[in-house]
Amino acid sequence: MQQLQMEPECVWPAAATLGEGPVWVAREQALYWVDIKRSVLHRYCPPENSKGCNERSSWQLDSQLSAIAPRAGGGFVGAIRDGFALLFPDGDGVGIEPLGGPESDIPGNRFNDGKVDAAGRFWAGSMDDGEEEPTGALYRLDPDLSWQRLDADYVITNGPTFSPDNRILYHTDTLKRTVYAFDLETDGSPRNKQVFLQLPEESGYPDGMTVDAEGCLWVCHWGGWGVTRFSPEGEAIGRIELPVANVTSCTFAGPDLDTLYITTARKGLSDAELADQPLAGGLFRCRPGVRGPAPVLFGG
Ligand SMILES: O=C1O[C@H](CO)[C@H](O)[C@H]1O
Repeated sequence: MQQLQMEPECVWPAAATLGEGPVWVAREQALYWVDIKRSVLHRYCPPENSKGCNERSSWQLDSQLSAIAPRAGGGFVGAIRDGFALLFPDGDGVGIEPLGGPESDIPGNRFNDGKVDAAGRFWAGSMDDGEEEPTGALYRLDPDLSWQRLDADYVITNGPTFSPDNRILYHTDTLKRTVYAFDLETDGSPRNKQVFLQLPEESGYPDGMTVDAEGCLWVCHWGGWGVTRFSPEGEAIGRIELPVANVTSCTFAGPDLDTLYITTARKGLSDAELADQPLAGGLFRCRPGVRGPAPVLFGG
């Protein structure tokens, strides 16, 4: 398997408890990401930013936020603890308008990762926050702000992500170490759920993921110290090693979409492990020699 990068650069040693949800917002030339457990929204403007914005900004939120996506017309949609929400600038802060709490009837649950597909629909999964019970589900929020529950029986949902032609939906149950692939119908119906990857115990747990413009899947490994690139046929063909164990999510970003940004976490590490991993919870980036597909706005 090809080693893709000597070592990614840590561009923000943020010491996030649970760094997640990186998303490139082209209209701002900025990368947003979250610290789920601290309810913080981060914004990173890379040095090559053409907009001259501040390099790093953070907002402490009133709600637990696990994923966001820029919305056509401005603002964001997001996954907060028990459902979907609209987010919008509110003075110097962030306003949050809940849209519906499909998980509010499952007290131990929270939402986790989420992404927009090429049709402008926002998909997000819920999970048992105690990481034991299969009470998690996969939801889709449509541009008319209606949502549907489309798959269930997950312990820890992760991803989702989509093939560049939007015909395959990939979605993960981290605790089962399983990445599923669905045929995605043009109406947004996932069909024909198959096991795409079943990862071995020694590779840690599959966490967040993204695809590149060649249709390869980039899977972050919780407890696995890196990111693995898989071919559309499911063959491991590349690897990026990181100096931290808990690698949570990634996305292609930057003016040319050729930079892979990677989030990580301090959660679950002992004091001794944290001492050995001073950059745990940091935001990393590298250029693995391939681009990501053009990001799509919610409702776009
Ligand atoms: O949000 C998350 O929580 C678990 C880790 O505790 C999961 O792997 C990660 O995506």
